[in-house]
Amino acid sequence: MIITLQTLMFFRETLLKALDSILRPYYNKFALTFGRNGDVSDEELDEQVFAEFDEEKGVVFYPPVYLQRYAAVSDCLMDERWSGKLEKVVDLGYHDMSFIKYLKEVSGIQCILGVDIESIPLRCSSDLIGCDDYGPKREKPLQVTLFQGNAADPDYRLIGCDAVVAIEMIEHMLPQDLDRLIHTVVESYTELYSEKQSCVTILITTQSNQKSEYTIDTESLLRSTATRLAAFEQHDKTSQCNLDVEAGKNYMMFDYEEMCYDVVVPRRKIDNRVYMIEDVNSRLNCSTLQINKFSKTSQNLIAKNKVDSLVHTREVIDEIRHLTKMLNFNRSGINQSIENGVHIWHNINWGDNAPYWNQYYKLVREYNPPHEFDDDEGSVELSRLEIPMERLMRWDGYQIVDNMVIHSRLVVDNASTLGTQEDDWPDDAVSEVKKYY
Ligand SMILES: C[S@@+](CC[C@H](N)C(=O)[O-])C[C@H]1O[C@@H](n2cnc3c(N)ncnc32)[C@H](O)[C@@H]1O
Ligand SMILES: [Mg+2]
Repeated sequence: MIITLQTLMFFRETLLKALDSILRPYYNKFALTFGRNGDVSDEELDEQVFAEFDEEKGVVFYPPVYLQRYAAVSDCLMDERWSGKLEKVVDLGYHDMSFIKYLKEVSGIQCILGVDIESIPLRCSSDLIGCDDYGPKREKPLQVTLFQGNAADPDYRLIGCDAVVAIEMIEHMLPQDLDRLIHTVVESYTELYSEKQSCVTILITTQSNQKSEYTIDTESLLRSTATRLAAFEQHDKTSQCNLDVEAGKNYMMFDYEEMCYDVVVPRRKIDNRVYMIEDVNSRLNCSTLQINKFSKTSQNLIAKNKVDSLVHTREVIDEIRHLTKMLNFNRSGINQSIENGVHIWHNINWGDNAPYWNQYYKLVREYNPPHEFDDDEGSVELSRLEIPMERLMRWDGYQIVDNMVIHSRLVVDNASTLGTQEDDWPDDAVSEVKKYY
């Protein structure tokens, strides 16, 4: 039984790796295809990005929609103008770390900070972290820190990051949280007004759910475009920023890079392609699954008929639009501002007039994936994975004797002391023997 469990545990890691290796080429191909030049022809794209109708499954997307979304976001982060310069990156609503897995591969990143309000995904992600031990080593050290908290609360540990990513999170937030989120991200985390803003990127994706019936209307989907808060002029902090709000766009990309238009414009079709698919997908599922997509708070409100899911999404998007406008027109003293008598920085722990930033998030996990200078026993080439048998056996409570893999219940029960006792097993501790080859 224990052998089966442990074998399963081991193979679960292997399985995750295998899955990753299946998906990664997709992802890499996608990221490369959507390269920086934007010169990919429509035909080429059509070959690689398409949807099929399956009698049983309905519309099936290739590559999977979430990978397309990740690729679009990663590609922005890998833009050559700030490639290698983004060192501290935040992933808001990181869920099960599925995007962080890819984020780790973006060159130059030294610090990844994840924030999620839910605790269940945090537990899953803690499991995922272990996979790194057997992966290729990084050239440079990386620190991954996972927090639990409401991304709307401004925690000082996230101040001064170079990029903020929030994939499919904002539609799960209530408008009042979203209000604070935008302030937190723009005013605090990305230090918009600091010298560093030249490479600050904020990437927010969401879906629009504007229509409830299923029709593929490419034209109108292409017309539906993102709300994008455009560039601040980097050195002239008093000048009016360019605000480019395009009504109806479901993909929001906030990009503070000076003269960022050309980042976004050539990508528009690609972005729309990505989000068009998401849009169709979500419309398909709208009636049945929509409610499940919202956070618990929203779900409760929806259950009590206080919030309609579609109206809620629209409100969220309107709110973002309004806030981005406000941020630009009222850039001074915004932190202390009181709108309609409500204190913006009201916080459950601090009450009204809460400090602008503080330690709001609970630290869940800190983690450093192995890198080249680690004094570690395993060695890895990109195309090959090497785990010393001796190490593997020690970790899993197995031992090799004369080409036999031996497992002992006693050793498993004392797993924490294996490192020192493995050579001193009494003979009768060897309760089970397995020959694998
Ligand atoms: C649909 S998942 C997105 C997962 C991930 N970003 C991705 O695209 O793969 C939304 C996540 O946002 C989180 N979330 C919702 N509201 C949040 C908030 N106010 N602060 C932080 N995380 C939040 C949820 O717990 C959930 O894990
Ligand atoms: Mg969603």
